Amino acid sequence: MIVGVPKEIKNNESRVGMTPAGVFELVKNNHTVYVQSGAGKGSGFFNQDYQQAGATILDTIGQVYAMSDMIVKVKEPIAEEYDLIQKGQIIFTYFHFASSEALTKAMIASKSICIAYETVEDEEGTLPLLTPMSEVAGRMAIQQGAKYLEKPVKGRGVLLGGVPGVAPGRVLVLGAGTVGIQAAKMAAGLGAHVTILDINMKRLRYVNDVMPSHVVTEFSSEFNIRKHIQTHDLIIGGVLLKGAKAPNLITRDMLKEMRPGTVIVDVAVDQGGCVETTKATTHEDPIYIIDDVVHYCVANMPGAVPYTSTVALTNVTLPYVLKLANAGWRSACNLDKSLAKGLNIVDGEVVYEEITEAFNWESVLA
Ligand SMILES: NC(=O)C1=CN([C@@H]2O[C@H](COP(=O)(O)OP(=O)(O)OC[C@H]3O[C@@H](n4cnc5c(N)ncnc54)[C@H](O)[C@@H]3O)[C@@H](O)[C@H]2O)C=CC1
Ligand SMILES: CC(=O)C(=O)O
Ligand SMILES: [Mg+2]
Repeated sequence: MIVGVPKEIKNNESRVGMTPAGVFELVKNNHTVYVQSGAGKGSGFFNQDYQQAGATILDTIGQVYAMSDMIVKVKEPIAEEYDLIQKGQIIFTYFHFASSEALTKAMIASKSICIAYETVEDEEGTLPLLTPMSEVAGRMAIQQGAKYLEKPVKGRGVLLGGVPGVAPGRVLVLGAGTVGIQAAKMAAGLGAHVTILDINMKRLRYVNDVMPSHVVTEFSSEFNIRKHIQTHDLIIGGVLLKGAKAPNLITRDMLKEMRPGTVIVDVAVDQGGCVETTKATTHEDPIYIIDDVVHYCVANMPGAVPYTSTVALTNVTLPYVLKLANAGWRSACNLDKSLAKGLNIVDGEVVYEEITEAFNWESVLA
């Protein structure tokens, strides 16, 4: 198979879909790999590294799309890429369709095979291709939150760890999944008081077992959320309903109940966000303020730490890339049920129900 790796063109996205180590494995399996010139530079991988691993470097993104059977990337295609995608071409990347009707319609029109990293699901129900980036984003959420709590950027002026004689800051984490647990761990490490909410008691039991006593678990309910937003300095949105639009756990009216300078880091923005006032931002312009509440809603947080993120991502995607290249998408998905869960749009048809539900479209699924 011919596999193409374009350069990411989303704002400040410096990750790349494949490392030279990935190229080496594909070439060893008799595949051809085209890498766009400079695609890996932001992650510390240069054209020469890819060439030594066996790739051919192409000058333009147009050439990579035109010459490849499968495109392996990181973020969803953005508008400039829509027309480059070909009928029958496999696009293996994060899509987060439920948060963008425009992207969904464009991929339907392209008649390509869209396999979404974020819905590949193993037998235990976990999401192996989302997990490493959620680990990165969960940890980063506290770094970013701590920064935006500073007064010069309109935060409350609270130091998360406190100092002797002054109580530490308070962090409210919505969702005790991968993002939530990593965020809680980082915040606890800084000495902050942490409250973490989930509707899944198994997750709360686990957190309760492994976290120190200044991380407190509570069941997620509107009542508890309304209570806690009044007394917490930093709120992390880390909920997920697989493939679906995130639930709005914090509604617009609730912002008035928060203290001025409270910071919300809505990591769940890529699935539409769990805060009614969330709208996606970029690393270039990451925050906005509504009712004195600072909103940080960057949809590609791991893109800011590409040295860590590219390797973490490609560690988990490569086995699936190899399966797709070796067997073709139909056989690979027949043989591997986890990979089959990644199929979102196939030849113009949405095959993942939560996407049609997100837009109130009539389901095309049997
Ligand atoms: N902005 C960014 O750059 C990034 C965003 N993400 C996003 O972060 C979100 C979370 O991802 P993961 O932690 O991997 O998901 P996960 O599936 O590991 O955890 C989600 C948790 O939310 C809980 N949940 C569901 N409904 C809830 C409710 N009403 N109240 C409280 N908890 C609830 C679930 O029980 C689960 O424990 C996803 O939307 C993911 O795409 C992940 C990486 C990067
Ligand atoms: C998961 C995701 O959207 C990201 O890593 O950017
Ligand atoms: Mg994202």
